[in-house]
Amino acid sequence: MVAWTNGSQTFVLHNAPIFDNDESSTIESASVLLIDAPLVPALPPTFKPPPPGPNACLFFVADAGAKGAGMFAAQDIPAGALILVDRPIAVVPSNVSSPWKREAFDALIPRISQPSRDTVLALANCKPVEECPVIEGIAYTNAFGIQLSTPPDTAPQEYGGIFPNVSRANHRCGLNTAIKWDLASFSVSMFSLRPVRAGEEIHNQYIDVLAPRHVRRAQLARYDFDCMCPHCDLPDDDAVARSDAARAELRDWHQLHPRFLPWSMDMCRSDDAVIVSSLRALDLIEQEGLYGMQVPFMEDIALSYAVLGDEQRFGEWAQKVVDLCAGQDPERAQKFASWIANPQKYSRWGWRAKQRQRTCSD
Ligand SMILES: C[S@@+](CC[C@H](N)C(=O)[O-])C[C@H]1O[C@@H](n2cnc3c(N)ncnc32)[C@H](O)[C@@H]1O
Repeated sequence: MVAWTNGSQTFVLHNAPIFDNDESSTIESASVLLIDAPLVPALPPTFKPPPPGPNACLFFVADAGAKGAGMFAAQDIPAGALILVDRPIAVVPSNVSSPWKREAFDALIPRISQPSRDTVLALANCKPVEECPVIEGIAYTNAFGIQLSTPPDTAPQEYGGIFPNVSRANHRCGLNTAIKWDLASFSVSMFSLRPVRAGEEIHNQYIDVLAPRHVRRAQLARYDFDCMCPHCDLPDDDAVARSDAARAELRDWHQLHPRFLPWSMDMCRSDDAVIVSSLRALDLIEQEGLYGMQVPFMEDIALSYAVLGDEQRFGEWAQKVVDLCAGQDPERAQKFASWIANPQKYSRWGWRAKQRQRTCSD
């Protein structure tokens, strides 16, 4: 077996069989993994079939102007919907710059079967060919972080997956989708975070979008573009300062604002303290397009109404949590749906309201 060493790591190529439907399916392809050798036996012997995708194809890939190709909504997509399920054609180590990398990438490409190989070679490459070999440039441009299980005593290493579809999504600093990686089925699922109109571009995030604009732009330089998304292309310095401050406030939210659990038991705080602060967070989220952050705040508002015993408002906010989480976080969605059906099942239903009544009648 060919292997390449990097300090204590020994990278090998491994073809991981993946099945399109169930494990008895005869339709088998392989994902080619360039990984540290101890990770190979730690992989599941076979991956579970991926979750079923949507009934109709909800996206198409088309010209996105200066951004190259991009991914677009094929029809109106409601918030919380599963847009696509995608499996990596190849997995490569991130941030490894050893001289053997070129040889390893050269060996990786022929192991990818057709037509996946053509798909990979057609992906964008932000690196000039004089600077690095094409396949390395393609991996550098398109691979994004996935987690593999690392056995104890194995050097920590980040890996990126090269995906046939998700790799076509361009970056935006306020995005309309979230991506969830599942090692057991070796797949990512992409969900809408808000309603997406037919023809609207579908985005991914390449970097930490809570960072200030100058930091985001510096981080995106590795992809060789200046981000001109509506959250970066702002009219003046005041607008930039406002946006940076909103993102910083959201990042440090729990150091700055009341949290649900302590508030729920602290009768010295006003009854609407968490509701008011969470509504402010949702305004900032809307302003910055950071919809991936909205569920915990909606949940806090719903639970605040629950401890206040306000069934109507609890139901309205809990329903938003259910709608957004149905695909991405079904357990959470089920929990809130069961409380909507029977609010008294929530163990602290009306607790604050009862405390207030008791204080008044004492
Ligand atoms: C993962 S690929 C995305 C798909 C790519 N546009 C294509 O044609 O296949 C990343 C590359 O897309 C381009 N890109 C992504 N987001 C962009 C943005 N917001 N503005 C300009 N270019 C962008 C950059 O060239 C970047 O290196």
